[in-house]
Amino acid sequence: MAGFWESCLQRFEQELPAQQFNTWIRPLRLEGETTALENGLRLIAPNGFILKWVRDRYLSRIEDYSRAFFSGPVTIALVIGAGKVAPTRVEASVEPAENAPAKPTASGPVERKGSAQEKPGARKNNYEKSRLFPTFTFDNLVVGKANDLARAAAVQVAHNPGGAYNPLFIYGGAGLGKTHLIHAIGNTILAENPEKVVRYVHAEDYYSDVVRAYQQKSFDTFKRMYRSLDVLLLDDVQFFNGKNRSQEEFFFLFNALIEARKQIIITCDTYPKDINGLDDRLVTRFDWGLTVQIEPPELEMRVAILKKKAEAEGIQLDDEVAFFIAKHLRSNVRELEGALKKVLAYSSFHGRAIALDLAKEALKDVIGSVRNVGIDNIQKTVADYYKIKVADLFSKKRTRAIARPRQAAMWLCREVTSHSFPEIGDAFGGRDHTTVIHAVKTIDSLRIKENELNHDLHVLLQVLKG
Ligand SMILES: Nc1ncnc2c1ncn2[C@@H]1O[C@H](COP(=O)(O)OP(=O)(O)OP(=O)(O)O)[C@@H](O)[C@H]1O
Repeated sequence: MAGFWESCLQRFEQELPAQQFNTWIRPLRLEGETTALENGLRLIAPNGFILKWVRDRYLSRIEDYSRAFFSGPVTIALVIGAGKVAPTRVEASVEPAENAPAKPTASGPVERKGSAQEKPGARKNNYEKSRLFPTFTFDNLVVGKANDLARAAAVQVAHNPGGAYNPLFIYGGAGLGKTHLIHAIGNTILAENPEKVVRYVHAEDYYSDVVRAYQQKSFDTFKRMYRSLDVLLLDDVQFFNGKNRSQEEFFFLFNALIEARKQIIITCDTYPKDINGLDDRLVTRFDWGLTVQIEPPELEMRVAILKKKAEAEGIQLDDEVAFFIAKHLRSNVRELEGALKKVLAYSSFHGRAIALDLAKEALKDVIGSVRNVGIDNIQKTVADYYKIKVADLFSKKRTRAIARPRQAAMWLCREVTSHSFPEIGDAFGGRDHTTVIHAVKTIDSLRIKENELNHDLHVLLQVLKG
């Protein structure tokens, strides 16, 4: 056993960055050989936080090494301290944190791993109180043009909480990774400063806390709890719309935390000034630190995300399949993930390999049957829909009534045909490819904010895809 652990340590030391190795792996100890389990070993973690982290991120690797080392299956138990409790990854219970918001993903609610390794009533450590999802980390966040600024800011804040960027305000459309990013910040802060009190709270839960404090006349406890935080991660602040008491409480909390140089990170679906029903005092404050946007990922990034998600499931996804999925699901990573899950489930249910024809079958409800649609067809459909002439789309007219449908038509050409930017430009009265790129970007960002435009595009897509 000792020989195995020695070799395991060496492998981790070679494979992991020094900081990760020193933080997570070096503190583990192998329990003395005499008490080693039959066909198994016990690893002792100094605390629940390290145990949880190792269990979620490294245990499967230790199991792989052990299988290779012993040429057979070995049971590994992770325990805290002197081996009081022995929850292996398989045995660990998964319980929702108290009041934790059930944040849906395409595949169902995000799993919240609870305090698996402590006896009821035991003192919870900072990690367990944080409500962080251990699986949302910087390591598994794919970076691209759409989020590189937001990620860079997030990394800065994670390494220097309460520093220059306070608050950090992250905004962008639904399912683009805002929640993932703020959990990554929280996880990193706690990993580097286990003594810090970090709390993830969805704006709806903050609202519930305010209501409860009001009903139970327990505002003192409520205030004390929130003001004791070192790092507050507030998700989806647009939910404060019209909730005046919550806004007022949050205004005072915000001032108190910022004054005490405690870090605040906020996410929202729009830019602060565009949030409906939000007190101006808050709007101005949200802009005090740094405001960064996450945009819908471009094609290559969507492909990279799909491959990474598949890899996490132990599957190597072909480029052809990844491009097919990414080409048809453009604006929301959550939907992209859902589509991938559908393909994987379809493949395992039918016992067939994951290939392009299988992906097309599995996703036909999501993306419609893929039929050939020409640029001229798109132009005619768009012109009919907006009640303008097809010739207007080729013309130089720049009035909004013409320019917006023209941009939408260009966007649809990218969406449902495989024509390149220059080809699309040519088909629109010989325009330059940069005009098409600009149109696609404009529509991508407008459709997040403008429900009417988003609705138009949905209808047009339905019509075109048949
Ligand atoms: N760049 C990325 N790399 C890897 N996974 C991503 C990326 N962006 C988003 N995801 C994944 O997409 C899913 C949705 O992301 P998340 O919940 O963070 O979105 P959100 O912006 O908070 O959405 P909402 O506004 O609806 O709350 C998550 O499973 C997340 O891991």
